[in-house]
Amino acid sequence: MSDDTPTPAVRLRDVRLDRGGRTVLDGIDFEAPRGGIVAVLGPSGSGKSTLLAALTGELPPAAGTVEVLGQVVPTRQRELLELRKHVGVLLQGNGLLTDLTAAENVALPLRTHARLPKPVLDRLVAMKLGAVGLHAAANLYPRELSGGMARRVALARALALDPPLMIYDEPLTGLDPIAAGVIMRLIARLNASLGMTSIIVSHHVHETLPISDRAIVIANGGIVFSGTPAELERSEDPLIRQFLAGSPDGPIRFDGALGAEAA
Ligand SMILES: Nc1ncnc2c1ncn2[C@@H]1O[C@H](COP(=O)(O)OP(=O)(O)OP(=O)(O)O)[C@@H](O)[C@H]1O
Repeated sequence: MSDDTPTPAVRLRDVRLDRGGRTVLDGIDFEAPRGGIVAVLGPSGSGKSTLLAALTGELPPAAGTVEVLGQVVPTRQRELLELRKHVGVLLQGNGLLTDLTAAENVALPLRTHARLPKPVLDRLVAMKLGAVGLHAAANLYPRELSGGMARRVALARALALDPPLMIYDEPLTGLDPIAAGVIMRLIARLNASLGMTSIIVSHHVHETLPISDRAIVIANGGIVFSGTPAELERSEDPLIRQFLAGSPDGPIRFDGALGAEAA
């Protein structure tokens, strides 16, 4: 590889991930090139959150290597915390602290990781809230925000340390279609304007694909598709067709909680 070829933001090589003594994913090879948006799609229980846990270092791989921002994800807590400063994560459910205002929530990572004079901190927080269009909501508490606004505050907080990599875990859960559209456009705009790489874990296929450069589909313990959104839409693989149609019948086994009850 020549020196001017940037390492991918994320690279998994022949990764196996186990949970609760069971292999959830195996033989995972995956790269997220820098600057792009990658959709990680798959039916419920397929292992999307498990893959995400490997990227954040919460779940070390049982086999293979997981690299994030050119570095093997460390297992030692100190090194892991250092890497996590560079990875913004928007969690399902936002994770906002209810007794803090929007601005105080956004300030949290800055207070934890950087010692900044108050005027600088205030200015950075205002910039982050401005980036998600919520400058005017700085002094509101989470209970005073709509679902879409709360998600945007959580996004501003995830962006606080200017991470080169953003991971979104089901960013549309619980949002109405209008708020969902706002969030997706925001993710695309932020990715382009801040020059980040974004990984969006979602089962909202039709909302996620339009802003994605690449997509992978996880099912039956592995990656069953990797390519562009256009290639995904054109795929004639019965498994992909079943997934895109959201049909319970077909080659995708629902062997998680659903399968156990249905059997
Ligand atoms: N902590 C855990 N211990 C044991 N098994 C787990 C654990 N977490 C997840 N699993 C199992 O791993 C499999 C994949 O779960 P995972 O949450 O990664 O799927 P998912 O694709 O994110 O699903 P969803 O879209 O419903 O969030 C499931 O069968 C689940 O029961």
